[in-house]
Amino acid sequence: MLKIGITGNIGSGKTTICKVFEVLGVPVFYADDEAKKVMTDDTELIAGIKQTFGDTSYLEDGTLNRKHIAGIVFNNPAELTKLNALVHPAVFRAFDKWVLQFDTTVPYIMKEAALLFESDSYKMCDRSVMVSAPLGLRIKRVTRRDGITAAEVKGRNDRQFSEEEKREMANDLIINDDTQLVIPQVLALHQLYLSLAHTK
Ligand SMILES: CC(C)(COP(=O)(O)OP(=O)(O)OC[C@H]1O[C@@H](n2cnc3c(N)ncnc32)[C@H](O)[C@@H]1O)[C@@H](O)C(=O)NCCC(=O)NCCS
Ligand SMILES: Nc1ncnc2c1ncn2[C@@H]1O[C@H](COP(=O)(O)OP(=O)(O)OP(=O)(O)O)[C@@H](O)[C@H]1O
Repeated sequence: MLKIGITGNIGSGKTTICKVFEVLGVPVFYADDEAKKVMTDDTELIAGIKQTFGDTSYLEDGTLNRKHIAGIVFNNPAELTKLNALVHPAVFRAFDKWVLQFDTTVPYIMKEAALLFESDSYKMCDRSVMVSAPLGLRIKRVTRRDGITAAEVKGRNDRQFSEEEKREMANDLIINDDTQLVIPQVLALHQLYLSLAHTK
C-alpha cells in the first residue's frame, strides 16, 4: 500500500481536494483534525499544554481555547516550536495506528497535513503532492472561511515553508488557483498513484 502525503499552505484547498480523492475511494487521514482531537483527548498532552500555555488553554467545557493558543503561538516562533513539539508526536502515533486498519486491497492512502515538510512527516510517505494557490487568493479564502483578518492569515503563512520551497520538495503538484480545473488534475494523479501502487 502506497502512502501519499498531501500538503499546501494555509487556504490552498488541500482539504477540499482530499474530499475528491475520498469520493474516488481513497482513505484520507487529516492531520490537522487529528491534532485537534488529541489535544482534547490525550490527558498527558492536555497537562503539557496547560503547563506551557496556562490553564486558560482550555475552556470550562474542556474544549480547546484555540483563540488563546493561536494568539500566543502565531505571534512567537519559539512558542510555536513548543506547541509543535508537544502535539506532533501524538499525531504521528495516531497516523501509525490509523494506517494499520488498511490491508493490501487498498492501493493507496493519503495523509493530509499542512506541515508535511516542516514536520518531516513526508519522510513517512512514499510520495508527496502539493496543492498550490497564490497568497492573495488563499488570504481571501481563509478570511471568508474562518473570519480572521488578512494579517492573521499572513502571520500563519509566514510560519510555513514558502510556496517555492514546497513545490521544490513535492513530487507532484495540483494548481488550485481558480483558473485551472481541479478534477482533471486529481484524476490524472489518481491514475498515477494506482499504477505506482501496482508496480510497488
Ligand atoms: C493553534 C491552534 C489551536 C489554532 O486553531 P485554529 O482552529 O485557529 O486553526 P486550525 O488548527 O484549523 O489551522 C488552520 C491552519 O493554520 C495553519 N496552522 C495550524 N497549525 C500550525 C502550525 N503549528 N504551524 C504553522 N501553521 C499552522 C495551517 O495552515 C492550518 O491548516 C491549532 O492550529 C493548533 O493546535 N496547531 C498546532 C497543531 C498543528 O501543528 N496542526 C497542524 C498540523 S498537525
Ligand atoms: N477550487 C476552489 N473553488 C472554490 N472554493 C475553494 C476552492 N478550493 C478551496 N476553496 C475554498 O477555500 C477555503 C479553503 O479551502 P480548504 O479548507 O480546502 O483549504 P486548506 O488548504 O485545507 O486550508 P487550511 O490550511 O487553512 O486548513 C474553503 O472555504 C474552500 O471551500
